[in-house]
Amino acid sequence: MATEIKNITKFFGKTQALKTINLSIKDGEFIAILGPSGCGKTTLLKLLAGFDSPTDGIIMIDHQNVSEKNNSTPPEKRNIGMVFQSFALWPHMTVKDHIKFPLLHHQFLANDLKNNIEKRIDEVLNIVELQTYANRMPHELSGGQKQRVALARAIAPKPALLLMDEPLSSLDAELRMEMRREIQSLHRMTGATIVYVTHDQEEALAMADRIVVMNNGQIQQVGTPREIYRKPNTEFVAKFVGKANLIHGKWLNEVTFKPYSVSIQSNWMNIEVSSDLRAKNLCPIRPEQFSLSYTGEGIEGEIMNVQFQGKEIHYTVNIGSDLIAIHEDSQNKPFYIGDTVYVNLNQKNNAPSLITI
Ligand SMILES: Nc1ncnc2c1ncn2[C@@H]1O[C@H](COP(=O)(O)OP(=O)(O)OP(=O)(O)O)[C@@H](O)[C@H]1O
Repeated sequence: MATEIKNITKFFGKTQALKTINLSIKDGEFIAILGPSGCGKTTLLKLLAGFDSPTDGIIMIDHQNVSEKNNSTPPEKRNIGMVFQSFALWPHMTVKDHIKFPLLHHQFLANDLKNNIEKRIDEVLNIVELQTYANRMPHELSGGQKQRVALARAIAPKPALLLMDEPLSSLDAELRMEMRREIQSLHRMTGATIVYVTHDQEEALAMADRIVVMNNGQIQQVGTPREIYRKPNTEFVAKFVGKANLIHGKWLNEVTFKPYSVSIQSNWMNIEVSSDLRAKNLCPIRPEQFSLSYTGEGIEGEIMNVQFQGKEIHYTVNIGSDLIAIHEDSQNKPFYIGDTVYVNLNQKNNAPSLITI
């Protein structure tokens, strides 16, 4: 169901955690709220859940006004499900009982579910692939299985909105990848509307329909993963998502950029960036959009650091005006610290048009 966040602000004493947040979430959408520690992600999720009230503004879930100043519907009276980083399982309950509990107590349970609780439990056990674990206690489960129980409990009553707060961050890297795929398939199977809080840009890029990038209590940009990655609106988004190099120079017109480096004669053409970055005379180029050579044209620079990463080699290059990151295929000819090199936009990766959506 659709969720509307309108002009939400939140103060904790003098700290303003949220500054006029506006966001419309469509039915069935997977939204990732992405941002660094302290940017206000969890505060926003808590307001959606009803654990706290906004200082100002309103929240509508499924056309119901659930939150406004000093008047908030408590979590149990909202049509939501929640999954936390810490799993938050009940130690004395079996897997099956965890799934049964919300089916007995959720206030918005549809009649067909109310009349078919056992069938729904089986269905949900199937979705999270825990059929053979139904009678286990939490201490008899692995980390990934525990998180699947938490997911199962949240989706069982088919809530209008599923809220997830860094649900994978306490799992190891391999399990995180597996659970990412499971959450994606769970989203496809259930069609649930999901709001997923994370500070991990890869997680957000991989799973979300749209990403909301936040910094310092404000939304910086809302867009599809492709839009956010390819056309960041602000310096912050360019750096935070995909670690773009922000090259200093001058925009000669809307699509032509002249880097400051004295060693380059030609301009970079057909590049589209946001008006904010253009006004700041910055051009965002991703590490993989540059290439290195020993000869030829391009910006002259010196290799300052080299990191072998298996598939790629990560170079740090000093081009005078900027210290930039460049990722080259590790099968290419290697460069070494102290080498004088030339930096070009990577024609193979079609760099300028990569910035155009
Ligand atoms: N109960 C509280 N009392 C006072 N300040 C708070 C409270 N909760 C959050 N804050 C402050 O509000 C701001 C946003 O916090 P929030 O927990 O929403 O950030 P976050 O983006 O979720 O960070 P993290 O990723 O570290 O969890 C921070 O400056 C935080 O210190």
